[in-house]
Amino acid sequence: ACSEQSSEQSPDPSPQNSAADASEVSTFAAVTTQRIIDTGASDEWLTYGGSYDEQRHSTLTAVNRDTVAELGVAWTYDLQTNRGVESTPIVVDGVMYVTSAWSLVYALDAATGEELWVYNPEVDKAVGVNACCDVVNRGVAVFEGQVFVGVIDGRLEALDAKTGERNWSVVTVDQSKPYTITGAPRVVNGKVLIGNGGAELGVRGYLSAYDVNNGDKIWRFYTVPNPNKEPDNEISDEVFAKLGNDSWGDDGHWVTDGGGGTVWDSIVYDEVNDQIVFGVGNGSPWNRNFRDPAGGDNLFLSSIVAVDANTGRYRWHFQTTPGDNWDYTATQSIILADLPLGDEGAPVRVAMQAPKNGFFYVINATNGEFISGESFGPVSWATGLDKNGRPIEAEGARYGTNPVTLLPGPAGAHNWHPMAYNPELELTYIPAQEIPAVYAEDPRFSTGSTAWNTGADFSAGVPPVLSPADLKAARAALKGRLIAWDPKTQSPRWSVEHANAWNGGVLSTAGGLVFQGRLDGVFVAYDAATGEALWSYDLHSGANAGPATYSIDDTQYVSITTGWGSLYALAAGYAYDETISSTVGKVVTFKLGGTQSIAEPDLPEVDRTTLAVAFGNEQMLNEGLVHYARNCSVCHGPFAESSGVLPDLRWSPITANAEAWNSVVREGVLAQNGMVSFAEYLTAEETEAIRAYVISQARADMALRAEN
Ligand SMILES: O=C(O)c1cc(C(=O)O)c2c(n1)C(=O)C(=O)c1cc(C(=O)O)[nH]c1-2
Ligand SMILES: [Ca+2]
Repeated sequence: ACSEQSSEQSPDPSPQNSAADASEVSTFAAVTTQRIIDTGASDEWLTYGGSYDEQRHSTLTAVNRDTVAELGVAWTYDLQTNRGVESTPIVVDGVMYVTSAWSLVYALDAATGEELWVYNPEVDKAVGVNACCDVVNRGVAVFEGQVFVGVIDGRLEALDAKTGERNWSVVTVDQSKPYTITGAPRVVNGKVLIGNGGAELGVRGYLSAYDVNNGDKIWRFYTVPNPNKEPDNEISDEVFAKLGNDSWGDDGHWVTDGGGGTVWDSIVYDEVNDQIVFGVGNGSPWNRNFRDPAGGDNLFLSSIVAVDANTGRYRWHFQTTPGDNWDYTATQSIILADLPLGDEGAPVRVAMQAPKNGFFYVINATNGEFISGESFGPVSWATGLDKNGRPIEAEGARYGTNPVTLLPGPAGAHNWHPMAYNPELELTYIPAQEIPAVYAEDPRFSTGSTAWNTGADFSAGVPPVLSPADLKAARAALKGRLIAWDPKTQSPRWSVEHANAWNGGVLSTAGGLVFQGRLDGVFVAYDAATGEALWSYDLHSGANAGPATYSIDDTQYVSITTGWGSLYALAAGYAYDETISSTVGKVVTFKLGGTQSIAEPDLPEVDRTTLAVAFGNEQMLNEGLVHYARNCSVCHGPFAESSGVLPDLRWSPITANAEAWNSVVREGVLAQNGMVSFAEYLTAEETEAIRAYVISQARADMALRAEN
């Protein structure tokens, strides 16, 4: 689906590349490793984190503390999807490359928003059921005339940057397993780096490097041992033989379910040490008792790992959560910086991360040594870190069948929303949050017993019918904060409290500003030194993505992609007071004096009534709750409360009709929407019990509203 563009309409090819030879792959969007290093985050935004260090700190100053009040909309562009959007715009030679849900790629004129081409990888939407946290995509990489995208079904594809035509496509995963790709590829010296996701369902994680020219695999680093502890004939073999295999027992569900350790977000190139530093995800299943009864540390789950950029050979690792039990991924943003921590303030090159587990880590990037760590928010699973940075686990945190409420929960004290670092102020900006969760061992766990395969019981502590007080308490516990964190002293300099959790990624600029979108869709610019809010604008949609900034013809632009979706909108529908209908994703770009506006989304009112009569005795409702929690809640929301990304089952006419319900749930008639058959996991009786539970939730909600 490429729009036709004559070469005259192509904006600003860089001066050394005339439009005449733009047909040559290597001269249009001629990004190289050296160009990314030299450019940093300045007039362009060449790589996911702005620069290879991924500081998301732009040197542009036209938009600054004094001028930011003049910021207005320059242009908006409608994406072709209405699910979550998490893409950081990449801007090269005046062209912006963004992605939307279902891994669509768009090339736009970065000054005007004019569409140059759109690429749709034509994903079979049934794969949507494998996506733990919505069919999102965080963006592309651009290198030597090509645009690289990781597709939700596990493909890695190279597109011609000028035309959007596909040059090559490789399948990077075993598509018979529930792998997905949501993360942005990075490119270093002719190699595209890409990982994958799927650790909630059961896969074995790895990071791979592919040749930009033809998609040939160059190296692969597994993050979890081979199930038989045999060589994979990959570069990770040597480190598993030395230290990885010993950290796992010989039995347990990791052997059949892959063990997890997915590399689904952060991949950073450290040009000083010529190494790739990447973040590794949670264990699969989550619950270590099931995953590995031997009870070891399970390398490299929840670790930051550094490998040689050329060969993928292991250099060092730092494990944030040994023996992960809670979905405490260490895939969150990794930022490289020089901090004055050496003798007499000599600079030390460090890697910084605020992973899900709630501690902020400063690690020596040269050798992986722990420098310091401190909690950046309330943490109840551990009482602190020892001198090596190993967490001191709180008693009872390794939950049994008795439910225990912990902070952070699986959504993390910080999730994928990119953090930023201002090297002048030496401050890190963390999109932090508090989303407590009840953990309990799942008494019915067995491999393949559920699409999600965590070994944790999501129905634990949930009442079969939710009372208004329960709901109020659940909502009140949700908090968000933007924290300006001093990594030298491991303490906050300032922080701003948000009304809800799951706020957006951060952009820092030399104009003394920090930009962040909030869950309620308001995009705010803060004074980087004090946290004072200086400007805000309602984007009328989800504002989760990392913003970018760039300059064309002396005009500075600030751009953010918006859309309704991602993990929180799916798995925490109860966090929203009102049901919001899904909105079409957008790119919204601002400049000083911009006079455009964002069209009010014309959202249809959701009719919150059900005609279905409640049925089922207490036992049936309980059964319904258990199966709902195991199979449905991660996409349709706990307590059957939807935020509107997917249909709210309580008000769906399908729910009111037993036959229609069964045909969707067990026969898969809506597989093309991502709602595949669950016949493998649910009997007809269990399916009907879930329906009884959903209708009872609908009736309870109607009764509550009738009272008020
Ligand atoms: O373990 C994994 O493989 C995996 C993958 C992903 C993903 O690829 O989006 C997420 C998570 N885990 C996860 O734990 C999580 O909280 C999460 C949030 C999001 C999102 O895009 O909103 N993705 C993911
Ligand atoms: Ca996960």
